[in-house]
Amino acid sequence: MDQIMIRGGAPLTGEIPIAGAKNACLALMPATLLTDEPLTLTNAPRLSDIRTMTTLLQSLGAEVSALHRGKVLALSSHRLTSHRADYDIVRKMRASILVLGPLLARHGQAEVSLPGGCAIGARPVDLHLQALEAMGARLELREGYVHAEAPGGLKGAVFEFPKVSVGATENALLAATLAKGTTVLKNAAREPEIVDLARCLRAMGARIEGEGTGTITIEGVTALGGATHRVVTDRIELGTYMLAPAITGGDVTCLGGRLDLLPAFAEKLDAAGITVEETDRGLRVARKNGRLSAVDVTTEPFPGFPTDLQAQMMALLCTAEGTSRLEETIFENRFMHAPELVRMGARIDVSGGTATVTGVGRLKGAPVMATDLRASVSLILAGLAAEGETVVSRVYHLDRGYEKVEQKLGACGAHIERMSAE
Ligand SMILES: CC(=O)N[C@H]1[C@@H](OP(=O)(O)OP(=O)(O)OC[C@H]2O[C@@H](n3ccc(=O)[nH]c3=O)[C@H](O)[C@@H]2O)O[C@H](CO)[C@@H](O)[C@@H]1O
Ligand SMILES: C=C(OP(=O)(O)O)C(=O)O
Repeated sequence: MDQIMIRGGAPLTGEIPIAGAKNACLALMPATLLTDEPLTLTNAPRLSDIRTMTTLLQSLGAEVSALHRGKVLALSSHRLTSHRADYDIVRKMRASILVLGPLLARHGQAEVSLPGGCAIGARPVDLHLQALEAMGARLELREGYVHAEAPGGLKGAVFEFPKVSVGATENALLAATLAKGTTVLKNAAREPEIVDLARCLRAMGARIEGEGTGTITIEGVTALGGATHRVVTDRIELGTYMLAPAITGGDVTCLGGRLDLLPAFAEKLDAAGITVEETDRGLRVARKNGRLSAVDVTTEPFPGFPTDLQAQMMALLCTAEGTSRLEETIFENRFMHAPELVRMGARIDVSGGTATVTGVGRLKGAPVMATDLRASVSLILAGLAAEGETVVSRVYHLDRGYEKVEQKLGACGAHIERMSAE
């Protein structure tokens, strides 16, 4: 297994290009299942999760080609051969459940393995299933699979999510485009990835209003066509790289970054002593002066502080002056990075969903282990600021969501190297 070695201490200066969003692309790719015509996604990120979704769609008979070194995905589902998403693929990536809605909507049947839990908590899919049931799907759980049918097609419905869910909103939105009649999704997720999906579906001929608000209205159509769509900027990759100059004391412009993608995060950076300037090229980030200040953070659905940036923010606050409280409200077990940061000299107490971080002057390099995607990149950020050498193992987690980390950080002066296992 590959490891990443970092020699910390260098302030990062330069420019980092931000890729298309993994989490948008993973919801856009299953949209191919809704049409016979070609769907082309540009600005796709080159990540192992995208390859997993490619494999899943191909297992259903879809054609998926990665062009321009993977930055463009050409998808076509004119000849599907299966409606079964196998456990062997679904267990690798929870977003696989997003094929359920489109398969049901267009083909009237689907068998999709239940994803199961993961390192950050239980993560059920009950809300995905409830929304599809409200649209008339008949569902049965057997042998670890959701067996779903809608022989006469799905029907528009009014459904209020009891809890905000990004994935369940996406599944319901995809399905509702081809349902008969009008669907109203209340308490829908408002994340930029939902807005991006709605825009792409609209370009394919779907009739959707209200994306980006808590109520999305979808007027079902009988067929969707092809489209070419550019994947929105990855706000989590953006936030992660904004923390690189913040934690090392440098000055970096994140190319393609926009403040509206990260409103709450940018506010917290400001309170911590970091300036974020929006330019026509992206977001320029630097420290205001001297040491960082402690801030309290609570994760929330968009437009609140994203849970996917909580681990990285914790790495930053490890060296801030004073005591910060980080409250995780989205996932039940998302502090696995804390004991690893403690190995680097951080002072962190975790109690239930709250982590209390008392800033120390400087972190110290250590061998640490990545436990999940965002935890792994938080350890890289900590390593950039730490004195001495940090070796992060299990970086396959990192490769799910960050392309070319070593090159992007290395180009700004980081001493970072991948050590490939032979
Ligand atoms: C591929 C992708 O886009 N992943 C993102 C997506 O995950 P994902 O779509 O899985 O996250 P959700 O928004 O669905 O989860 C929010 C909360 O709702 C719960 N829940 C969700 C569905 C359900 O049927 N029942 C239920 O109880 C979850 O366990 C969690 O506590 O949004 C999360 C929250 O912003 C991000 O951290 C993930 O990076
Ligand atoms: C948690 C994440 O992804 P997933 O929902 O695929 O586990 C993430 O992108 O941080």
